[in-house]
Amino acid sequence: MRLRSMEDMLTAEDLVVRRGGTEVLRGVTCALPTGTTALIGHNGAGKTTLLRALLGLLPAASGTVRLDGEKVLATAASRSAFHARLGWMPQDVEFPRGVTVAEAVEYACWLRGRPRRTLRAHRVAALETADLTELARRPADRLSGGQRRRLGLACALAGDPDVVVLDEPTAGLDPLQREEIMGAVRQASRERTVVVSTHLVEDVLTVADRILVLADGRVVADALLDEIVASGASAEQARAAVTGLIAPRGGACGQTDGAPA
Ligand SMILES: Nc1ncnc2c1ncn2[C@@H]1O[C@H](COP(=O)(O)OP(=O)(O)OP(=O)(O)O)[C@@H](O)[C@H]1O
Repeated sequence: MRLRSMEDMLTAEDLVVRRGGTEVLRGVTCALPTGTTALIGHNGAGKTTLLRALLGLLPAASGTVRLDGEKVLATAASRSAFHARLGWMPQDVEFPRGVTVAEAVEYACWLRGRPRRTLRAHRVAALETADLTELARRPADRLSGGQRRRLGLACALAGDPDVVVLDEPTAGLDPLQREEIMGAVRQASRERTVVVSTHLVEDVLTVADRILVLADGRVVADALLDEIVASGASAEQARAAVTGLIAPRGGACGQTDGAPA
């Protein structure tokens, strides 16, 4: 395991993003250190927008994104160097027809600029973390929904990126598959910055070191899980404490166990 300093972190300062003429991120400032940050909030709060803006996939009207204190989206060179340190799993994970699991992972790794001679070793490590070794030769378009998400995770982790961003990695999965994905996320986050957006309070309680809560495009809470859930709290009290952070909008907030939070 690499030893990394707590100063390694992704930060956003006063990030403003407009979509369809509306300001959907309204000056988001946050710091995402080594470990796992769970990004939660009601439907439409701006979670996906924040993740995509952090990665430079959506343009910000204003604000700055830094990794280890360096601006990462300012120039094509800094953006490309940032993307080599970044693993990303979007909400909808799709793979081209005919591409095998092993090929998809090696390709993700190659896109990250890893030397060709290292691709095999990176692939083996990522498939093992995502528990996909047995399926390495299977075409990705013949995977189940849960297996496809595990492959999305393997691609995000391939090549050992410093920052891993996962947009609802457990959406639509049954409890066993969720536990498998979250186990892999937990394992991966010991040595890097992981940001996971989720609707599931159970996911938050399983993997989060920190919780970042968005509501209507603003950060409304940013704290360590230990500061939110008292030590010795029962599972029910822990769920209630996390659920209480999410403003009840859209009728789908704060549920548990497979239902949207
Ligand atoms: N392409 C788009 N054009 C215009 N507005 C958009 C677009 N995509 C998203 N929005 C709006 O931006 C806001 C934030 O959306 P976003 O997808 O970031 O929310 P979210 O918190 O990820 O939601 P969910 O939990 O439902 O996935 C919402 O009000 C949404 O309607």
